[in-house]
Amino acid sequence: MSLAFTKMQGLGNDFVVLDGITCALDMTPERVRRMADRRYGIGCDQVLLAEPAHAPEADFRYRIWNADGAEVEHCGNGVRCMARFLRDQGLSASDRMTLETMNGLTHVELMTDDRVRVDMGPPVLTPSDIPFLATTQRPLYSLSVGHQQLEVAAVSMGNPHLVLRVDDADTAPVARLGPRLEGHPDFPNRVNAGFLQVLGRDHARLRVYERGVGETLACGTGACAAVVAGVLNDWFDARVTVDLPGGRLVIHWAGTGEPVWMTGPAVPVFEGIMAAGAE
Ligand SMILES: N[C@@H](CCC[C@H](N)C(=O)O)C(=O)O
Repeated sequence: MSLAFTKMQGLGNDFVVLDGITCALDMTPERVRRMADRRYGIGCDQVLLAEPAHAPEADFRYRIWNADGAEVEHCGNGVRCMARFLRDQGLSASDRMTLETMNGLTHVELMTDDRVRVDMGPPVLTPSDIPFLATTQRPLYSLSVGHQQLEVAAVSMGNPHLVLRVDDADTAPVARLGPRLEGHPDFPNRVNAGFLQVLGRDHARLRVYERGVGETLACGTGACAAVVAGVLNDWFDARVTVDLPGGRLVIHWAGTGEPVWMTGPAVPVFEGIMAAGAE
């Protein structure tokens, strides 16, 4: 059976977006890997699927798979693209939606340009809930990686992140350390690893080695986690412009108990049909 899809991107973090509302779709890890493959498939960092909501407060359910085929909890750039997809496809007539992810509700507002503003909810900092193997919660933890001791922050935005402050994002050892951090045994569910350069109290640069993908051009939950880490460590004020290789996000976090706000673009690229047999 052939399969209609929309290719979208948020700051170059790219997605195959599927409508599982008008037609139920059965996703398997193998199917996701085929779609995500940049030579044999469509190519993307994540596959996103819209489904009918389970929770009465939600308008839609939104599911996410990394390119390696694993289903994950959240995707910041993806949630903006999903909201735009739902409106562009006529599945929602509203500029405001509540989307249900694997472990919570996300409130989204489509703005008058390509941008989308998202209430990402409060960050999770309790180590066991990230999950991260530390006994007490701290703004920075010492992590052994080979012969190195790294000072990292650990934050969940629904999905697990660590944040390592670096002097220069351009020369940060993302390719060398990224895979070792992603699979670090102190993060039992693996982790997304952010390399954060602080430019000032309201400005940062960030590169992210994403769990299940590798380095991407941008990571929305990674930018939220980096700003949370920076506020907790008094590197940042509440509102921070985060420059990622693929472009800019504005993140706002007023502190403990408050939600993290993320504003950035969501852009459709093309629509297509995956041929029968290929999907
Ligand atoms: N690109 C995303 C994050 C996608 C999921 C992540 N790789 C994970 O495994 O948690 C974003 O924009 O947040």
